[in-house]
Order: sequence, then C-alpha cells, then structure tokens
Amino acid sequence: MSASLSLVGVSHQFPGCPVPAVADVSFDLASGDILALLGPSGCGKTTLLRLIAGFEAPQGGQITIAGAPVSNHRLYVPPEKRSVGMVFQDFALFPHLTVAENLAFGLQRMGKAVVDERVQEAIALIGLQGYEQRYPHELSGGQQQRVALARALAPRPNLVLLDEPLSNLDVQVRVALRQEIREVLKATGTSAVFVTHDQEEAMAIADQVAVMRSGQLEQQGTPEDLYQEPTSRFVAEFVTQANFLAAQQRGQIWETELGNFSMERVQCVCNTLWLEDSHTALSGDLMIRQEDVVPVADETGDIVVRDRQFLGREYCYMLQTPSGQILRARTSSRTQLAIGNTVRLDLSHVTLRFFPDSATSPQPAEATSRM
Ligand SMILES: Nc1ncnc2c1ncn2[C@@H]1O[C@H](COP(=O)(O)OP(=O)(O)OP(=O)(O)O)[C@@H](O)[C@H]1O
Repeated sequence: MSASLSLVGVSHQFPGCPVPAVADVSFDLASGDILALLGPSGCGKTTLLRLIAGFEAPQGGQITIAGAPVSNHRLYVPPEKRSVGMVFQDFALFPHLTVAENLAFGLQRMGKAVVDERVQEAIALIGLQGYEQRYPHELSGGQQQRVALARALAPRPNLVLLDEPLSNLDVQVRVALRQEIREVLKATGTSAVFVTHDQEEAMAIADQVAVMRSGQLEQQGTPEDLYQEPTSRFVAEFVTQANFLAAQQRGQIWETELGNFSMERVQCVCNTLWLEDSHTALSGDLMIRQEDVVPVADETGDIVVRDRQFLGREYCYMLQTPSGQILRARTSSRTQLAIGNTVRLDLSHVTLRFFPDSATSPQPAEATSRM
C-alpha cells in the first residue's frame, strides 16, 4: 500500500537549544493506518507533529504527504495547503459558533448544498444528531472532542494529526473515546498520526507505534512487535513496564538472584557472537513481564509480598526479593495473597529477554534471538 506520509532524515533544532528537538527521524505511514508517536515528556513528539503540519519548518530532511513533498531544503508548503486536519488537546472549537457552524468552518469555499451535506455526514459520523445548534460550552468534553475530530475530517484531508487529544478528559471518557476515534478514522479510511505519552492508549489506538527518545525514533512497529520484541531497554521499560533482573553470563547460563536460566530460554538483544566469545562474560538485565511472574504461596519461600493493588480484573503484587528488589506481578483476581506472607515464584513459562549493560557490550547492540 502507498505511503500517506513519509519522513526522511527530518531534524529540527530550536534557536538557543543545545540539542535538536527532532533528530534525523525517518518513517513511512501506509495509507489508512494510524501511527502513535509515543514517548516521555520533552522527547520531541509535538515538535515532530508541528513539522508534519507545517507550523515549523525543519532544518533538514524531507516530508512527503500523499506522494507530494511538502518540505525539504528547497520547499516549504504552508499548513493550509497540506491537506492536513488537526485535533488539539484543548479541543480548540470556536466558542461563538454552533456545532454545525464549527463543522462548516473549513468548508467555506464549497457551495451551500455541499457544506450542508458534509456537515450532516460529519454529525452522523460522531453520533451527535440533534446537537447541531448547541454551542461548545453546552457540550461535555468528550462531545467537544468528537466535534473537533469531525471538523478535522470534514474537508476530507489526506492526513489527520492529533496532539494528545484525550489528555483533558477523565479516564472513562478517554477509554471510550479512544475506541471511537479509531472507529471513525477507520470508517473514513483516514491516515492519522496521534501523539501520546500513554503507552496503553498508543497500543489501543494505533496500527503502528513509533517510540521517541531525545528527539530520535527509538523503535517503530506494530503494538505487538513493540510489546513482544523491544529492541532496547528504553522501549522495554516504556512500553511493557516489565521487571528487570540483574543477570551475569556464566558459559551457557544466565545467573540471577532468582536462579539460573539456560541461554536457550532467553532472547538476547545483542550480537549472538558475544555470547560465544569465551573472553567476554556479559552482564545486564533480564526482562520479565509482569504477567509472567507467577507468585505461589509458600511458607518457606524467600520472596515477601510487600503490597498489592486491586485493579478490578487483576491484582498487581509488589514482591520483594532477598536483595531488596521489588518485582511486580499481575495475576488474575483469583490469586489472593496476603501482604507480609512469603511466596516462591513459578518462572517455568516465562519469556525472558536479555539487555546487556552498555559498559560490557563489545559493540553497538543489534537485536538477534537465541530462542
Ligand atoms: N518553541 C520552542 N522553543 C524552544 N524549545 C522548544 C520549543 N518547543 C519545544 N522546545 C523544546 O524541544 C523539546 C521537545 O519538545 P516537545 O514539546 O516536542 O516534546 P514532547 O515530547 O511533545 O513533550 P510533552 O509530552 O511534554 O508535550 C523540549 O526540550 C522542549 O523544551
């Protein structure tokens, strides 16, 4: 499928800032796909979105939307000529215009009959029939954001950009609306880039997730790719919120505080040649997902249940190892363990992934698997 958006080597540094806000970012977005830009505060997500929208001009690289270059070293197409719709965190509806007038705003150059038809189409898309004559202050936050999405879609843009559109809404509205946004984008076949710092939101809404760190693209893939095969410890921590256990290589074994694991059981985010190099004993961390840690009540166990959080369908247990490390375990709410009691861990079905310490890595990491 053709790319609706393509970035090649896009970079941007604000005047007076010692480091670039966006550094050498490249990716393609297939037509009709939703991409989530995910990363911690200050990693450059909003700046990248603004570069795509045309609110900023990059100092390097090329941006192409629906096959047409919109910015490169010779060209800068202004935002209103990029066929891009925007949805902002604060909804940004015109307060003095009704819902119908807000929806019609971007359609002013079309004939009245077309505008009326598009407005009705947009209203139906977001299920707000009967609300046409209301003003924004007469709508809930979720309804305002649905109007903002419909307004962005009404001119049928090639691309919609959403900048943290759910962050001003309370949690129940957020969860319902993220599903609705996905359905509306899919129903209209619109390609979209969605900025968020919430990994759960990114995974729920997007076909592709691009994780950013310090202005750079750390990893891009489907939500499943990122969850199952993070290629750096940063992505593993940010996306999977896994546990990390210090591990030391001893021949074909990984030694840890919770016992030894044979190398066949461990995926290694490193060059497999390092593992066979008898002169280098690697050390680093084994990633263990919270749902893979299975605590079993055992009076003779040396792991202590320090705390537990009831999350509805599941518990999150905080388990303290003899060295004092806290591991998190997610279990079904049927697994009831008392705080202060001891447990042992069943790690027999665990999927482990090894991330070497940068100090002991002979060369830059390259993802390979020993599974
Ligand atoms: N107009 C500006 N002038 C100077 N520096 C800026 C400007 N806008 C952003 N920055 C800097 O660029 C970096 C990236 O900012 P950006 O807003 O893109 O991050 P972000 O990932 O969207 O963060 P957040 O999730 O907090 O919104 C930050 O260090 C920020 O301070």
